[in-house]
Order: sequence, then C-alpha cells, then structure tokens
Amino acid sequence: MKTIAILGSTGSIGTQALDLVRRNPEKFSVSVLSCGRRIERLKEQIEEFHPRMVVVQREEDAATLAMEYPKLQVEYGDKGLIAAAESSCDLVLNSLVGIRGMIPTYYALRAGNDIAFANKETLVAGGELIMRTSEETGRKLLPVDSEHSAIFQCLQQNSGQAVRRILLTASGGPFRGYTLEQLRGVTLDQALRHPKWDMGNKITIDSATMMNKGLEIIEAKWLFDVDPDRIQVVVHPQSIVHSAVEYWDGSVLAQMGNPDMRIPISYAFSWPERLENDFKPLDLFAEGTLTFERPDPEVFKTLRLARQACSQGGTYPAALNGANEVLVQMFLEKKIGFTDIQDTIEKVLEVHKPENHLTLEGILEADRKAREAAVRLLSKN
Ligand SMILES: NC(=O)C1=CN([C@@H]2O[C@H](COP(=O)(O)OP(=O)(O)OC[C@H]3O[C@@H](n4cnc5c(N)ncnc54)[C@H](OP(=O)(O)O)[C@@H]3O)[C@@H](O)[C@H]2O)C=CC1
Ligand SMILES: CC(=O)[C@@H](O)[C@H](O)COP(=O)(O)O
Ligand SMILES: [Mn+2]
Repeated sequence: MKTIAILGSTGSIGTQALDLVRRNPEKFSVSVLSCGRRIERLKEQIEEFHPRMVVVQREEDAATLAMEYPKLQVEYGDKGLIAAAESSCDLVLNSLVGIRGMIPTYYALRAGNDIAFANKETLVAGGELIMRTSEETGRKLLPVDSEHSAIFQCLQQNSGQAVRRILLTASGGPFRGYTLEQLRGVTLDQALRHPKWDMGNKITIDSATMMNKGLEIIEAKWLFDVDPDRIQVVVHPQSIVHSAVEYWDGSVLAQMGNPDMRIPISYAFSWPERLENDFKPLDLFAEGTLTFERPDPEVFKTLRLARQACSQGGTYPAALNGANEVLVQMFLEKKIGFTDIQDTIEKVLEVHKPENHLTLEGILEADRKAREAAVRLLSKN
C-alpha cells in the first residue's frame, strides 16, 4: 500500500489522481488533501478518502474545518503546504498550479519524500535548485505532465547520453493556424475551449498562447538534462503521440495513448511497475490519421521567448514564468487582451535584471519583481 499526500487535490490533476486511488483501494491511500478555496469539494474528498491532514489557503477556512473535523490535522497557507510536503508518506503528488508549488516541492525533497510532479512552473522558475536538491537528497521527481511522462517512458533503460533529439508534441491549442491579426481578436471563451484536454484555467490559457509548450521545453531541459536546442516542438493536433525520443542510431521511440491524464498519473504512482486499468483503449482505426506540423513562432511568440529566457538562464525563466502567471490571471479576469500576454512578457524580459541567487528566496524575489514589471509595463501601453 502506497500512501500519497496530494497537494492541490481539488484541481484537474488532483481529482483525476483521486479517481485512481478510488479505483485501486488495495494499492493506494491518501494521507493529505489540500486545496485553495474550494472548501466544499475538499469536504467531499475528506468524507471519501479519510486523510489525516488537510491544508487550505486561508486561516478562516482552516478554523471552520478544524471545528467540523476535530480529529483531523488542519493547516493553512505556505506553512501548511510545507508541513504536508514534509509529512510521512510514500509519495507527494504536487498538483498545485503556479510558482507557490515550488516551496513544498523543495521541502518535500529535503524531508526525503519522492514527488510525482505536475506543477511545471516550479521547474521552469527553479529548475537548477530543485534538480540540485533532488540529486543531493537522492529523492525522485516522477513526471506527470503528459509529454514528460512520455519522454520518461521512452528513456527507460537508456541513458540521456544516447539521445539525439526530443520531439515534444503540442496540440496547437484552439488557435492553431491563426495569423497574428486573428490572434489579437480572440475572446476568453474561445481561449478556454481546449480542443483535446479538460484542464484547469491557467494551463488552458497557456496552451492557447502556446506558452505551455515553452514552459515544457524548460521543464524537459531540467528533468532530462537535454540542451533546449535538441528539443523540437511538433504540433500534433490529435494528441495521441505524447512525445518521442530520437536516439543517435536513428530509432525514434514514441509513447501513444488516448488523451487521458490518468495514464501518466498512474505511471508516476506505480513506476517502475504499470497499473492495470479498464480505461477506453486507444483505437487507431477510429483515429485514422495522425498529422504533424511545425509551430509558427512569429504568431506564437511565447515559444521564442521561452527559449530565449532558457538560454539567458539565471532568473530569466523565473521572470518569464512570473510575468506569464500574472498576465494569464489578468486575461482570465478580462482585464487585458490575449496577445497582451506575449507582448508584455517580451517587455518584462527586456527590463529584467538577473540575479545569481538561485535560492528559494532569490527565485521568489525574481518572480515578484517580474509580476510588478508586467503590471507596470501594461499600464504604459
Ligand atoms: N490539468 C492537466 O491536465 C495538466 C496540468 N498540468 C500542470 O499541473 C498543475 C495543476 O494543474 P491543474 O490541475 O490543471 O490546475 P487546477 O487549477 O485545476 O488545480 C490547481 C490546484 O491547486 C490549488 N491551489 C490553487 N492556488 C492555491 C493556493 N494559493 N494555495 C493552495 N492551493 C492552491 C487549487 O485549489 P482550489 O481548487 O481550491 O482552487 C487546486 O486544488 C499545473 O502546474 C499545470 O500546469 C500539467 C499537465 C496536464
Ligand atoms: C495534458 C498535458 O500534458 C498538457 O500540458 C497538454 O500538453 C496541453 O496541451 P497543449 O499541447 O495544447 O499545450
Ligand atoms: Mn503537457
């Protein structure tokens, strides 16, 4: 029996992870559940999965829950997430959204816990620190992101040295094939309609701007120690091939499957074993044709900006990520237009003053300054 602490249990990844637990009660149990503000959903999860600890964002919600569940350990805020990350368990699933997920990731590794890892913003902003901490502690980072799970699966039994290229697939999002002119006029409703995946709002907008793929290039660089120049983005609208690895002998190994996040979550939970399930099997006859295209970096500038920040290194990727997070939130609140996201990130990177303190505090400081710069630069438009 594996005991799992789930950070972000009320979100898209968190609820799909709980579905796997529900289907495999003899294999998995839940020690921690956590949410931001969706307390009613958390309560339903408490009743079903009986954790010993829960973490919420706000102190007042923690107080209410503590009254309602006197036997439960109830924590809140970053302090609570750190307590959860450090708690005794077999695996921490980090399915939080955004840079705040970096704090519990760091403390989980330091406390000797392995992590199943969906929260890509952490590796984008803090890749050097997190990979160093993972190496120092010998704790594992098991990828949950579908492309990174695919690459991880294609790399089993082969060292990173043998890799010529990584082919990182992208659906292309709802605006695949659009011109820059068309992109300027898109609405929030259109951007929230991802053609293949049902995900949280932040990553859905990242997919629409293709910043998601930019973040994933940086995530792959850190996870697999591969130079970004050897990571090629391939637009594959069917989302059946989840990524591929090309070896020096010309062999290309790809991982395929229906677009169902429970598959990569399941692999991270059971690695190096595979868990049996009764999900709908992939039907290639029904799929018929799989297609592949080049992305257009002139329209989707985010791809170029992510590569640029990655090669500048230091705190540039943290600045890219921080600016993106605040701008996506503003777009979700209908305060800015769709292309303001990429245009403003470009300006933030131009004014960013890099710092070499790649500590937890240094990275969070770079994130804070990038957010401020994004808001400041927007008001000058
Ligand atoms: N969804 C997907 O299919 C995929 C997601 N990912 C990555 O996984 C991560 C999670 O994505 P997703 O599940 O879609 O996101 P969601 O927005 O659906 O869920 C995020 C979770 O984090 C919690 N949360 C948000 N803010 C805070 C906060 N300040 N303090 C504590 N908890 C907080 C939310 O709580 P509440 O419910 O209360 O808001 C929720 O439980 C992201 O990094 C994303 O990029 C990667 C690949 C695929
Ligand atoms: C499911 C998953 O891993 C997402 O990150 C997915 O990749 C988003 O789709 P895009 O390929 O459109 O960004
Ligand atoms: Mn992905």
